[in-house]
Amino acid sequence: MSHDTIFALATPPGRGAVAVIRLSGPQVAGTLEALGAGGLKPRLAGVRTLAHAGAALDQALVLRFVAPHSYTGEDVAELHLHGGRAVVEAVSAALIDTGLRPAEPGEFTRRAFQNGRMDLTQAEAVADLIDAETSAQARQALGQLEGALAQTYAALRARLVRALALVEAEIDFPDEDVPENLARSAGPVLDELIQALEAALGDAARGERVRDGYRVVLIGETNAGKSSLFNALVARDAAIVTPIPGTTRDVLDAELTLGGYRVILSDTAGLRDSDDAVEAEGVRRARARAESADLRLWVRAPGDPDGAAAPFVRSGDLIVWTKADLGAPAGEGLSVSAATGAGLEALRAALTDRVTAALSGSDFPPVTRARHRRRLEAARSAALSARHRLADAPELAGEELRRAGAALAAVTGAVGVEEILGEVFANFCIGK
Ligand SMILES: Nc1nc2c(c(=O)[nH]1)N(C=O)[C@@H](CNc1ccc(C(=O)N[C@@H](CCC(=O)O)C(=O)O)cc1)CN2
Ligand SMILES: Nc1nc2c(ncn2[C@@H]2O[C@H](COP(=O)(O)OP(=O)(O)OP(=O)(O)O)[C@@H](O)[C@H]2O)c(=O)[nH]1
Ligand SMILES: [Mg+2]
Repeated sequence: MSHDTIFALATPPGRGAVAVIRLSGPQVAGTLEALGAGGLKPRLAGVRTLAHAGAALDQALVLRFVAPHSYTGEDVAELHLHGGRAVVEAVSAALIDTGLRPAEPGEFTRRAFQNGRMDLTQAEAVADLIDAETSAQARQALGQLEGALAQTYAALRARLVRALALVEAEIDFPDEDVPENLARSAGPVLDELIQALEAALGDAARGERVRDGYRVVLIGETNAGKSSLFNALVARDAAIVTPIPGTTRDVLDAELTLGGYRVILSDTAGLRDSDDAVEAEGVRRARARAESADLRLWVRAPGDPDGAAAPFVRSGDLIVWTKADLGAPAGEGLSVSAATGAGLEALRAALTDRVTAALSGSDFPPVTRARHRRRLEAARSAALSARHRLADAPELAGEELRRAGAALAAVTGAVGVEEILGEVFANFCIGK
């Protein structure tokens, strides 16, 4: 671990009322002293005129934290400056002159992790909380920061350790009828573990959807009114609308917040066979999106044939009859008019119900990123192999269980850290 002392602007760049520069590392106390902000009691803010090379830089509010009682676990200081570009520039230059270096993205949190202040799921939660734009994203990230995900994986690992202990006991102290004993004692514990892993994977989508967005796609015949409805729902003129069938080609995404959840709404090409290569590619993309979305809105105008979209519609999807101003719906479903706005609020409410039903839950989700899901899948497949080998090859079963344990431990960063660190901290912002 490096002994560099790092600094970064913790507040957004640009002009602001106050700008905070954060410092972390062994040189913090000396640096404060050198800038004229020495002698501060830990965790007690003081106002100091910062100066360097004979020039006053700012009248700042300064805070200092002493290792290990800080965010990073190292000596930390915060310089709360007047938020002008020149002030921040001058103080940054003085810090570099004093021997500090600018922090890499995520480096403060990386140090917090490496100093045992938090596990990897909590470090991820810090990034998620900063990126949160909806209340559900923020709530989930805060739960994760407070250890909800770490607890889930600790419980799974405890189960696994119990199963492994039984398997190893049988290997170390074999009776005359080893296979039967094993199947009797370790089998049920292992079955429970597999069940817990299956349950976690069965509920894996929810947390990822809260974080990344619930994906809703508009599908239907050409000219059904998908793009008009898309524009009406996102309340801006995002998609091209014309009376010409086959107007939309690319998939167009826009974000909405419904019931506090992030929703990604996609407009797509009307589904029809076409000799035009561009349109055919658009239709291929529309179908692919229809397959992978969490919810499909089948957009239909009165008089539309019902052939092309029907194969993609699943139970729970919504049928939306458009152009209500022109004629009555020909079947079951909601009825809207993009032209008059009729029915849009009811559609919005129906969508909100679907999203809320799909994403809300009383338990904290067992997965909030693909990284967690992949490790859970690896743990499940290793645990299943262990189960199959339990009777005839207990040593191999033990090995598979250790593999499963490593997969779970990688989620919190208890093992296999080096290869994961880059992935976890790659998307952090500077100053965190
Ligand atoms: N000004 C400021 N606000 C901030 C942060 C910060 O670094 N600076 N944070 C940064 O993300 C978050 C708060 N997180 C923090 C977590 C732990 C400690 C800390 O000093 N922990 C010590 C003391 C605990 C205590 O006072 O009880 C410790 O755990 O030993 C500081 C901030 C959000 N707000
Ligand atoms: N009267 C009326 N016309 C509508 C309504 N919605 C769409 N239209 C018209 O129907 C035509 C097709 O609308 P679009 O929204 O482009 O239809 P689309 O489903 O996106 O069509 P493609 O992109 O070709 O698949 C346009 O002329 C729209 O103005 C509506 O609610 N009422
Ligand atoms: Mg369109």
